Amino acid sequence: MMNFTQLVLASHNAGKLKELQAMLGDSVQLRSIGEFSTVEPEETGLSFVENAILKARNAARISGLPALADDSGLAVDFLGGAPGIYSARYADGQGDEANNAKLLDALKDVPETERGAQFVCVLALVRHADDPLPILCEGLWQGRILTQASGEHGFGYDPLFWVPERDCSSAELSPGDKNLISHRARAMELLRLRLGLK
Ligand SMILES: O=P(O)(O)OP(=O)(O)OP(=O)(O)OC[C@H]1O[C@@H](n2cnc3c(O)ncnc32)[C@H](O)[C@@H]1O
Ligand SMILES: [Mg+2]
Repeated sequence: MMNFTQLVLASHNAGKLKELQAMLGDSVQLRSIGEFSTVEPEETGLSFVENAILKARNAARISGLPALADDSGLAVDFLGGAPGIYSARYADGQGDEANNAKLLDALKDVPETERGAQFVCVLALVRHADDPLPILCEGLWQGRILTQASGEHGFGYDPLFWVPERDCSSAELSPGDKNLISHRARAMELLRLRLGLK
């Protein structure tokens, strides 16, 4: 078992920080990499795993603290898994709203039965920048892409992601409810087990 009271979160995404800190509770203090640097590393990996490790190593190097990274995204069946690892940059870096508009357009006229999608989350934890044995945990969340945005909570593609078990979009879930069932919650559950956290 490893003991961490402080971790740096290798993410510039405020939505992730909020969700992950809420899931971890008081046992671990997550510090944002934004406290140490405003420069975002280039995500050059070809997989969620590679990008998560790359971000974690970079944050550990900059902060001198053990680092947790989250690489996540939305894989849409009809698009062969796109935008996938490119989810944040789907509309060439123009942000969440542009990403959502581009996705709706790509699925224009696609019937409900072919609009299946998964949110994917990989968490990587490194004890230090050159850690030869990163801890990796993944979580998937199955849903469908709606034909229009709905809901105000969350971030990213949440307004377009229909959650079958709750019959609403993931942006219509309260933050607490999303944190019980999301891809990130599933990955975090595995990480807690690995770390021996209650
Ligand atoms: O790399 P960092 O700094 O952590 O922040 P980022 O936003 O660039 O994060 P990613 O590279 O992992 O890209 C993930 C994208 O996938 C989407 N995404 C991931 N998890 C999501 C969630 O829980 N709800 C909605 N969209 C999500 C969202 O658009 C994110 O920007
Ligand atoms: Mg990113």
